[in-house]
Amino acid sequence: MEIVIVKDRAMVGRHAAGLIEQTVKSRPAAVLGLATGSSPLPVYEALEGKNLDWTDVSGFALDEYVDIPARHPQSYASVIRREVVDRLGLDGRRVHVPDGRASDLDAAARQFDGAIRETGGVDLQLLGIGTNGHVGFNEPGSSFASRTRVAALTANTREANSRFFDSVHQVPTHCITQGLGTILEARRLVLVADGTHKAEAVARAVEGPVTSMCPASAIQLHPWATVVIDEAAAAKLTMQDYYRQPASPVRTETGALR
Ligand SMILES: N[C@@H]1[C@@H](O)[C@H](O)[C@@H](COP(=O)(O)O)O[C@@H]1O
Repeated sequence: MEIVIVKDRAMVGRHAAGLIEQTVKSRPAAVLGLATGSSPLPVYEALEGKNLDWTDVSGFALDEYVDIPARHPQSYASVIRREVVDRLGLDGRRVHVPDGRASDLDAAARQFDGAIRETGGVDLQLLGIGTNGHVGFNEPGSSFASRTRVAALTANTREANSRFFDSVHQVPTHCITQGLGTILEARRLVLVADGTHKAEAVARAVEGPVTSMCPASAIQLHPWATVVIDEAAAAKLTMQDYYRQPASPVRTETGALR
């Protein structure tokens, strides 16, 4: 796993946007895994400034609330349309969000999982992290083999997300989320986090034991995961000096490696 520690939230956005840029430039028909929440917003903002060709790019959102009207400003369908499709100019027909209003939610979840596979899989999955270590809406206890499914939200998550609603009572109780097994199939994972309130969750995800009680620790099992965090979110990592040294050896002018 590569850990990239940068100064602030804006730089988290710029660095992660650079990784997405590489992916889209090397594969014009790239499949991106899209995340919601506040952490990925600087990433989308930084991508807006780049002159990328989005024509053939597709996207799959991580999750959606159950029973929230698609037009509700805080439905993830609305957020993805506003922050990704409209902002960057992706083809909306290529961008998919689980259908939290489906009459058969289980079938909608299975279909979503199948649709990801049919595209050949996600090239780069952007991830945020909840303060309790959730990714997507995979709450503590989620199986690392889980697929896209209907799940309940914890009180902690509903409380954390109540800032987007008028009150905690308006936060939906259930969701459809890509499973941890689904997420781990993406070819590359990029997890972004900023702020001291994320420091504990980041430390558990990166340095803690691999355990379903911290779903984000599943990224330790992935062969190509990059964690991009600001100084504040890195504050509880014990190996900061190690992460700050170049990952590859550097050749000096005399040709020696150091
Ligand atoms: N389902 C989303 C997650 O995908 C996101 O990572 C998390 C953290 O959000 P934020 O980045 O706003 O802290 O919030 C929500 O629960």
